[in-house]
Amino acid sequence: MAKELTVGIAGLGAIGLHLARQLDAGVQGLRLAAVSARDLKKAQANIAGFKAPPMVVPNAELAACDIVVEAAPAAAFEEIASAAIEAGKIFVPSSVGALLPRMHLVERAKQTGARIIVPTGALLGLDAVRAAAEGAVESVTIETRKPPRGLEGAPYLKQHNIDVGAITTATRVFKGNAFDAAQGFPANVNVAAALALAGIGPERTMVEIWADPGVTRNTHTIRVEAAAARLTMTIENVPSEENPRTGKITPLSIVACLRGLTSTLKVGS
Ligand SMILES: NC(=O)C1=CN([C@@H]2O[C@H](COP(=O)(O)OP(=O)(O)OC[C@H]3O[C@@H](n4cnc5c(N)ncnc54)[C@H](O)[C@@H]3O)[C@@H](O)[C@H]2O)C=CC1
Ligand SMILES: O=C([O-])CC(=O)C(=O)O
Repeated sequence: MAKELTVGIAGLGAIGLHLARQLDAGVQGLRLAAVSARDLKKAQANIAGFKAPPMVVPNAELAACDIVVEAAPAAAFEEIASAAIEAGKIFVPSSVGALLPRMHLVERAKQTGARIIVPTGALLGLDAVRAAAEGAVESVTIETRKPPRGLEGAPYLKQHNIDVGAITTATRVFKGNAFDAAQGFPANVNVAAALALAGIGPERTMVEIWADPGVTRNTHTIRVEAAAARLTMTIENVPSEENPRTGKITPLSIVACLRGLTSTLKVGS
């Protein structure tokens, strides 16, 4: 029988707390061993009712676990990622946009034996994108539409004096590549970063971001034109109560990703 893997989660917000609860409820082959948080007291309260409460530790100490899931704000990414990668562990990022300007971490992982496994997260179809990218790909685009409040606080909006609160009709607030999208919207378009890593990279992956009062869901449409196939796929994510920027499917996608690390039967590439 495969060995049980221990899991550490950094951040207990919309993603981390849901993931922690699911792991505590039981996922075969995985055991939630540790969590970290900004507010340690709140974290203790959050896990108090767990069947098997994990340890609450500083970010760097999560690296004692076999798998470290980062579910914290992008600003904490480097600290969490570096510790896990230096320790040669499996690192599962949520703040994928923060990985794009830190590809040296991937090089470092090659030396330490760590693995970086990017979950599909709030997106869909990365299996097909990866397959297409084994052959020739002409273009990859993503169009993201969110209710305006799902974009609030993005540095790009501040820099360009865009007040999404005042938007009353669907408005394109960004057009550019995935690298720039991730810098300008670090808490809003991690999906674009994941798509870029699955396909043709952050410079060639093109992104449009719309503030759309007409949608209630975070809606992502990806289009791929490749030698082997043409793909058009849309996902409409229900925003989570805790953080409207984050689709409810995200922690579920991470559970599915973690299950794939230990399960005998794994579906999808
Ligand atoms: N890959 C994907 O498809 C998606 C990625 N995300 C990204 O995942 C990350 C987490 O998202 P949410 O759970 O919605 O955020 P959230 O804001 O609901 O939760 C983040 C948690 O981290 C805690 N935290 C703050 N500073 C910390 C620190 N220094 N160390 C440890 N914990 C700290 C906060 O107190 C909070 O509980 C964000 O960067 C978000 O942009 C969100 C949705 C989809
Ligand atoms: O990509 C992100 O950061 C979050 C997102 O759009 C979603 O959850 O639908």
